[in-house]
Amino acid sequence: MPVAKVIVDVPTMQTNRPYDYEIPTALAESVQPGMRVWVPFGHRDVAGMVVAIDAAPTFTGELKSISSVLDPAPVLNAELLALAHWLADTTYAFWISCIQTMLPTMLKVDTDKTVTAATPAGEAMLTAPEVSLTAMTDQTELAKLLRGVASGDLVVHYRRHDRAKVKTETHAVPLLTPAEYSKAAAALRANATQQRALLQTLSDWAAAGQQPAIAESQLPRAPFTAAAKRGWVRLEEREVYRDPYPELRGAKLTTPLPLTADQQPVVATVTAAVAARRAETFLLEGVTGSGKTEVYLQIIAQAIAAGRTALMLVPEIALTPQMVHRVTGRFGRQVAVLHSGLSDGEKFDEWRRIQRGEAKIVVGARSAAFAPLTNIGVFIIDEEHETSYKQDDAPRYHARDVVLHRAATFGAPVVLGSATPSLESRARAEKGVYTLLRLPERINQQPMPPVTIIDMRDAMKKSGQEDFSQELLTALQDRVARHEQSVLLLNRRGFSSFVMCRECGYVVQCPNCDISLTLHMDTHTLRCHYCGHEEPIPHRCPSCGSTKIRYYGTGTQKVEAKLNELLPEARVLRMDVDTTRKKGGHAKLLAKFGRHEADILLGTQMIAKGLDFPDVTLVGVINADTGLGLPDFRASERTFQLLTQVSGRAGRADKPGSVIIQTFNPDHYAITYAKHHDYEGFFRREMAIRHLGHYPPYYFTIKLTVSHQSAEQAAKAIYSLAKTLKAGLTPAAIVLGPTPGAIARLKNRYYYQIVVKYTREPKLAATLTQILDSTQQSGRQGFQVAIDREPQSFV
Ligand SMILES: Nc1ncnc2c1ncn2[C@@H]1O[C@H](COP(=O)(O)OP(=O)(O)OP(=O)(O)O)[C@@H](O)[C@H]1O
Ligand SMILES: [Zn+2]
Ligand SMILES: [Zn+2]
Repeated sequence: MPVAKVIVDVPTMQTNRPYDYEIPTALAESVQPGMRVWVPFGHRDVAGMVVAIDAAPTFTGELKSISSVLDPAPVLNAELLALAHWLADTTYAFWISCIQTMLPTMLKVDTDKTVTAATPAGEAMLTAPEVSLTAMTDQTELAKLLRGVASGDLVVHYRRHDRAKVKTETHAVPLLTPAEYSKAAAALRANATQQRALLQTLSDWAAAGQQPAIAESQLPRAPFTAAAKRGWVRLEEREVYRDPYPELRGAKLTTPLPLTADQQPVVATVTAAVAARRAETFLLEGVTGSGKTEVYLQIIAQAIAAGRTALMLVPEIALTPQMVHRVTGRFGRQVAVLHSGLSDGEKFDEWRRIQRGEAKIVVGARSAAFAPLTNIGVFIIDEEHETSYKQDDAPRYHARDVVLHRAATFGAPVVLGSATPSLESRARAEKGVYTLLRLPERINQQPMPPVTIIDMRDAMKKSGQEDFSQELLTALQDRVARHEQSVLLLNRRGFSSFVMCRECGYVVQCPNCDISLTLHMDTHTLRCHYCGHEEPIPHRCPSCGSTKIRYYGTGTQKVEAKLNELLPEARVLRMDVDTTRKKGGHAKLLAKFGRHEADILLGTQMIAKGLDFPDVTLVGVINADTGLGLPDFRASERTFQLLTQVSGRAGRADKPGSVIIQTFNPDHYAITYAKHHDYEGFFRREMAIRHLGHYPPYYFTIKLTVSHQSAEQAAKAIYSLAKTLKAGLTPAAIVLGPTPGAIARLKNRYYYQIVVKYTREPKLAATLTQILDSTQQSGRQGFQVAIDREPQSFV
């Protein structure tokens, strides 16, 4: 007797495996792996995913039977089912959580809990025969109902609630011939003008073989309903897709540009790997403005021409509308776009267009790595160094790893592109694991824009201004006068989270870890998140003795106001979380800037990458340092990347550009290498530092976090966990901590963490699984354990 192996939607460690279910005879033909089902589990019904059909059960007890099937066809194919399993194993996440991450939100099944009366006392408690517990917002009312359940006067029911909603339109299908329509019209009463008009329309449609949507016919719906009753027309509900970019419909497609001598071999090399079905990973290191995007587009075009599909990831795409437009502008409706800015309905429809093979190219943010494309010929990850490719919550996956895994399955090359590759990727290229391809020059032989570093320690004294040096102000004024545009970056990374001396640029560091200490305002202390070292906030700078040591930061609004005061003639566009909250707000601001309706685009990190505006000739960085002070070994890398990316916005077309960077640390290597646009130099210097500090890419890292409502319980648990962990590791592994989490208390839970640095640990995976298993037992006592491989943030 064949059985279905089902992963149930109960995310706990004990249930993190397939359960055997009998397939009812009536459903024997229809149940397939990759379908969502509704199954009895414990005392209720839950949703689940069929991961396999086996010939016989492994479970020896009495089998329960599948209650119903939720999908007419599998929503996950074999490749994606296997991917979910792999993902669960490598991220230490629940299988069901991985499956859900891969599906659009609309395919999530909710359970509605309702109650009905079991006794007359129960009846008295209810306002209707069946009352929803799930939808109950009134806390006292809910408490009353729960008491009724406890006393046995009310019974709980679990009902499924599938969110998947397909949008439809009503189409009119003419059923008669034009001759028959004239006959029907002749038989009408003389005053039936509306019906006569409708018959004429139907007759025209019949003659032209059209079955249009009623909504598009501009006619009222009522006469159609009447006509359908008389057998003149059939009304048919047809599925339509919600189109997230209607404005792109019908636009003329762009044509490929003739490739430059640098671009041509890059396209040829990758295309050869596509043709050979070779899962080779290429690192495309191309300076800003070197034409990487055109390279991607032409590689994709060749993969499509060869009958295959293409998957392209971009960082938080909602933030890079220019990129979406460049891809959809070249390939039109063959492209499906997936990102967090779309509504659930739009996402669902784009996902279905991919699944049905109607969209052959996918552009999307992180989770698009799971797009249900088949026959993928090439994978592209743009700005591969971006941290948004790593998911912070379970499953804690990196989109790059997912892509590399899928590429191996499909036998397809991967292109990782960036002007500032992550150290990890660049180091792999060094070792020959990845193939390095380079675009060392800008298009049209434009030079990289010259960068001037302004030492704010002096500038502040001179101008008495903390945000603007005289040089930057003059340069801005100059652009306004010349009708050229400027981009101004206000670095918000690490905003106010560390202490810096405004006299000498000194940042308080941990005596043990060479990492800046983090400011904790609740306890008025500075703390090291690696080793736990703690000290009071200094009143005097330990380096120069100045009293101007304080936490550091500045807000976009404040800078905007200052700018309006100092340069009243300049039109300023502010771009930050506040001004881009509305859907499409980001794209609108950029379009405005593109139309020259502003002289200065002032913004946070979101303006640093991807923008390609020909009239931008000045880039200013107000505060280069904030990110440098962060207690993170990647602080220098991130700062270098940000400065290089933002500098790259200047002088991309025929007008030469220049860059002004204000800093309190003019001699810091992250700043000096950025000044010289010297990625390779930075890479070598930073690698040496990582080597000394035993940090990635020389070491792997993993972070374990324990939380509990009681600080004492959480602390106890982390120490016992540390013991288990150390027992499973070789002496070569470096265990940092336990230490309190960066935000030691969050939503009334206390967090403690351990970071492990290691190179080769054969027993690590087994030890971690054991830790997860054992904490699951204590799960009832309110513990939560999170395992994060290669965390992007240590705070
Ligand atoms: N072969 C080509 N011929 C002419 N112009 C080109 C060519 N390739 C690219 N360009 C143009 O050069 C400009 C810069 O290219 P693109 O934006 O692709 O660079 P990029 O390397 O992706 O830059 P960044 O990393 O800074 O985003 C664009 O305006 C693009 O249209
Ligand atoms: Zn420390
Ligand atoms: Zn000082």
